[in-house]
Amino acid sequence: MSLNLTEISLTAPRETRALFAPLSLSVAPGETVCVMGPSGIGKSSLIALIGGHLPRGFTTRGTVTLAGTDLLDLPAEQRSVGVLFQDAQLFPHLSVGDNLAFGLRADLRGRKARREAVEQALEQAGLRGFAARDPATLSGGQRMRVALMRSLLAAPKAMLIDEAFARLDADLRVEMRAFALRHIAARRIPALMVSHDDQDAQAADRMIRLSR
Ligand SMILES: Nc1ncnc2c1ncn2[C@@H]1O[C@H](COP(=O)(O)OP(=O)(O)OP(=O)(O)O)[C@@H](O)[C@H]1O
Repeated sequence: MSLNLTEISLTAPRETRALFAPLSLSVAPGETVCVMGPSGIGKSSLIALIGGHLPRGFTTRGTVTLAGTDLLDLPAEQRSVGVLFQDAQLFPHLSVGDNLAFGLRADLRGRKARREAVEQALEQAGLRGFAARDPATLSGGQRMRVALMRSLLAAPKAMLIDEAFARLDADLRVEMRAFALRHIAARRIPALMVSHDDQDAQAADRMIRLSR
């Protein structure tokens, strides 16, 4: 299940020139490719295009396929793409367990199976016993681990990470990046990770740089 970008070109609203030179890229199952490039080149816009949340007014060329399906024609919720942003956004009115349950893939039926999947995710996040906790009582790293596990519980076919680790302090950053890359590789899904950080690029399997 590869993620394939073919001749992708993006033009911002009211602009005439494309943000970056046409991009073709194939990301293999379990592979994480770090996407770098100067500020404003269009890294977040590329992630938004693939995730299905590109703002109105952008012009797009090229194709994106995931496991053979053409993504750009599908609404975001049908793309099976998980996204991790900088602000690990958990629903503040739901407990940690309910946040995770919200992510569960729709075809997992039965209360017991769903509860077990949530328990397993908590265990994998190193947060056993945290199900009833209010997200506001978690540390930043704990929140991010829950957010990543919530994305993964939906059984995404690809993962997109947009500067998710940028604001973390150095130790936590190393830990969170390793945690995310390990889970992506274990699930054999392709991932794109936008970053300005050379260490992120080194930790990834490969790096590409967007340019004009
Ligand atoms: N909603 C929007 N409406 C109009 N222009 C936008 C919008 N979002 C982004 N842009 C423009 O698109 C261009 C690319 O922005 P984008 O955020 O993708 O760059 P980036 O490479 O991720 O930058 P950075 O590294 O600073 O986060 C910028 O010129 C930006 O002003």
